[in-house]
Amino acid sequence: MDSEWTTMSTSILPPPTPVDQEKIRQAVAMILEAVGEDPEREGLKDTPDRVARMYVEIFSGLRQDPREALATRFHVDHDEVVVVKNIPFYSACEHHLLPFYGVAHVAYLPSGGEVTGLSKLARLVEAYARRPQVQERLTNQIADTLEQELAAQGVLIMMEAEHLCMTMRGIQKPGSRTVTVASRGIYRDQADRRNEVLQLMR
Ligand SMILES: Nc1nc2c(ncn2[C@@H]2O[C@H](COP(=O)(O)OP(=O)(O)OP(=O)(O)O)[C@@H](O)[C@H]2O)c(=O)[nH]1
Ligand SMILES: [Zn+2]
Repeated sequence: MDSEWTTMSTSILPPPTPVDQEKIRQAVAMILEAVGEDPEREGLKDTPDRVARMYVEIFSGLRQDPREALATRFHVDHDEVVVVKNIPFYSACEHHLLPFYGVAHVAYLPSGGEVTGLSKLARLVEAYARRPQVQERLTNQIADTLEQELAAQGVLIMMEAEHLCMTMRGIQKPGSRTVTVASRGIYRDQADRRNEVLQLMR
């Protein structure tokens, strides 16, 4: 594990092995049995395989290096903030493996006019969201990678999400939204600059 690219004990680098779909199939059949279902019945017999393929998809970020999302860079005469708002994302809470989903607002202040493609900011969000996550870490990982890869003068990330583990089970508070913010550089150090960007995000 490369510690420079580790935030809160999780590596951003891809694991060396592919997803073990056979293991997932066996585990899902066992869960179905354990809750008193018949994994062989017509409606369920293909479910372990479907779930295995689904996990490959929703955890595909584990097999990506998020830095690659920002490989496209070019120069434009622009020395003000760039904000992409309302990027939808879907992630999975690492405590319950239930979805949390919402929108990300991504802002950065380019350094020396070096920018990346707008779609690449959404790709960066995807690469970190499609993993078992907590919202705080997700927000911080996006901020750190953007700051480091683009040598941005400032980065501000805001994420708003609904956590199904809080709405469909447990405390059951539908409509509750969790908002997390991560700021770097100038947006961490200068409150007035941060507030300008927060205004743009609202
Ligand atoms: N900080 C943070 N907490 C989260 C996130 N997703 C889920 N959680 C919380 O993780 C906690 C896990 O608490 P535990 O007491 O270990 O698990 P639990 O008994 O299922 O908890 P309840 O959800 O309260 O029933 C819960 O409070 C969840 O709301 C997240 O992204 N960030
Ligand atoms: Zn949860």
